[in-house]
Amino acid sequence: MVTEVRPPRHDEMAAYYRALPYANGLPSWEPADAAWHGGPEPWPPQRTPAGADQLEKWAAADIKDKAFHPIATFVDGRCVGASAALSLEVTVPGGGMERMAGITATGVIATHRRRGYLRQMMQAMFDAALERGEPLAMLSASEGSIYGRFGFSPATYRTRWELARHEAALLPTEPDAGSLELVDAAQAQKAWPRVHAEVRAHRVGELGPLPGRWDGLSDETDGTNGPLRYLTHRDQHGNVDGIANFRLPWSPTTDRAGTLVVEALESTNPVAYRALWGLLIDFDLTKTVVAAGRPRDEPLRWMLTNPRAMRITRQTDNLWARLLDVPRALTRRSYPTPGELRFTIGDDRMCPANNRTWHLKAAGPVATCVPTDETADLTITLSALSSLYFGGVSAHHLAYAGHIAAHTDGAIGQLTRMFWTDPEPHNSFGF
Ligand SMILES: CC(=O)SCCNC(=O)CCNC(=O)[C@H](O)C(C)(C)COP(=O)(O)OP(=O)(O)OC[C@H]1O[C@@H](n2cnc3c(N)ncnc32)[C@H](O)[C@@H]1OP(=O)(O)O
Repeated sequence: MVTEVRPPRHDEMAAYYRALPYANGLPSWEPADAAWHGGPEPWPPQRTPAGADQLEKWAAADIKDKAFHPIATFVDGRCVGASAALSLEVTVPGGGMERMAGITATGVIATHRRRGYLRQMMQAMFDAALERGEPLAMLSASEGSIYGRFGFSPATYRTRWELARHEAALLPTEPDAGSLELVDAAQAQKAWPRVHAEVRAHRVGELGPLPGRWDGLSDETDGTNGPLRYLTHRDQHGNVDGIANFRLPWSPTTDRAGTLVVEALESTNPVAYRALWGLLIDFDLTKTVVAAGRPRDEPLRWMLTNPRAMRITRQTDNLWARLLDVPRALTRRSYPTPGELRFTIGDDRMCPANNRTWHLKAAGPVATCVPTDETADLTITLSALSSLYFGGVSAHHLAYAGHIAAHTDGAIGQLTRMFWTDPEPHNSFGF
C-alpha cells in the first residue's frame, strides 16, 4: 500500500472534493441548529452528491486562487482525504492584521478514518504555513474533541440570543442625526465591505473577507426562510456606517411565526449600532428577535431597560487558534500593559522549534520575544498560549485547569494583565 500526503494536481481536484462529506451529500459537520444559522432552514445546503459540473466549477475557481492551499491523502493513487489552508488575515490585539492559515474543508472518507491521515495532512499544512511566513493557524472545529491534540484551542466565541419584542425597550438617548434605509442586495454588496473594513480594524479576531464574500447576497426567496432583507444606517453626512441582514421566515406552524432573524449586523460606531437594533427589535408583526453568531459581550444588553430580556439560547466556541511560530506571533501583537515574562513551552510535537524558554518583553506597541536560559516564571502548554493570544480567555482558569504552572509569585496575574483584550475577540464570519 502506497500512501502519499501532498497537494493534489489540477486533474485530481474532482477526486479531492469527493473525499469531503459535503461534496458527497453526506450529513455534514454543521448541526441543523448551528449557532450561526439563524433560521429554521435545514443545513447543510448541499444535500445531494455534487455532480461533475459542480466539482469542475469548484476546481476551476480554487486553482486560480493563490490563497488556497489544498492538501490530500492518496492511498494507492486514490484520494481518501482532503483539507486546505487558506492564507487569510486576522486582526490581532493592538489592531494589526496578522497572516494566518485558515484550515478548512477537512474530510477523510468514512472507510479510511483513524489511520492518521488527518494528522499527516495537518503536519504538512503547518510546515507549509511556516514556509509562507504565517505564524498561526485557525479553524472552526466540527467536533470539540478532535483539534486540541494538534495544539488548537478556542480563541473566539459566539452566542445566539432571543429577545421578546414586548420586553425590548431601549434606554433613552440623544436623537440620531443619521438615517435608516432598507436597501436591495446590490446596495448591500457595496456597503458590507466598507463597513466590515472599519469594523475589523478595531475588533480583535475579525477576518479579512474571502474574495466574493458578499457576492451571494440576493433579493430572491430562499426556501422557507424568506428573502434576506438589508437595512443600512447612514451618519449625518450620508456615509453608510452600519448594516444588518435579516429575514422574516415564513412558517407553516405558529411556533416560529413572527420571529425576525438577524443573520448579521455590523456597525462602526454606537449610534449606528443602536439605531439598527432599535428598528429590528421592535418590528411590527413580530414577537421575537433571534440573532445568531453574535459576540458574547453584545453591547445591546447595556442599552436595554431590562438587560435580562436578552436570553442567550446557545453559546459555542467559534475560531480555534494554534500558534505555529511563537516568537513571531507574540511580537506581532501588542500588549495593553507593559511588562515581561519568561515562560517555557515543552509540549509542541508538531512545531518543535517552539519548545524552549522564551523571554517576552512588551513596552508600548513594541514587543520582543527571544530565547532565554533564565529561569521561567511559568510553564504553559502551546494550546493554552494559543487561546490566550487573542485575549478572550482567562489565564487564571487555564492555570486552574492545569494548562499553566506558575513558578514565581504573581506570574498568572502578569499574564492576565499583558494578554487581556477588551472588547472580547470576535469574528463575524468564518471560512
Ligand atoms: C476544520 C474543519 O474542516 S472541521 C471538519 C472536520 N471534518 C469532519 O468532521 C468530517 C467527518 N470526519 C472526518 O472526515 C474524519 O474523521 C476527520 C477528518 C475528522 C479525522 O480524520 P482521521 O484521518 O480519521 O484522523 P486521524 O486518524 O489523523 O486522527 C488523529 C487523531 O484524532 C483523533 N480523532 C480523529 N477524529 C476524531 C473524532 N471525530 N473525535 C475524536 N477524536 C478524533 C484520532 O483518534 C487520532 O487520535 P490520536 O492522535 O490520539 O491517535
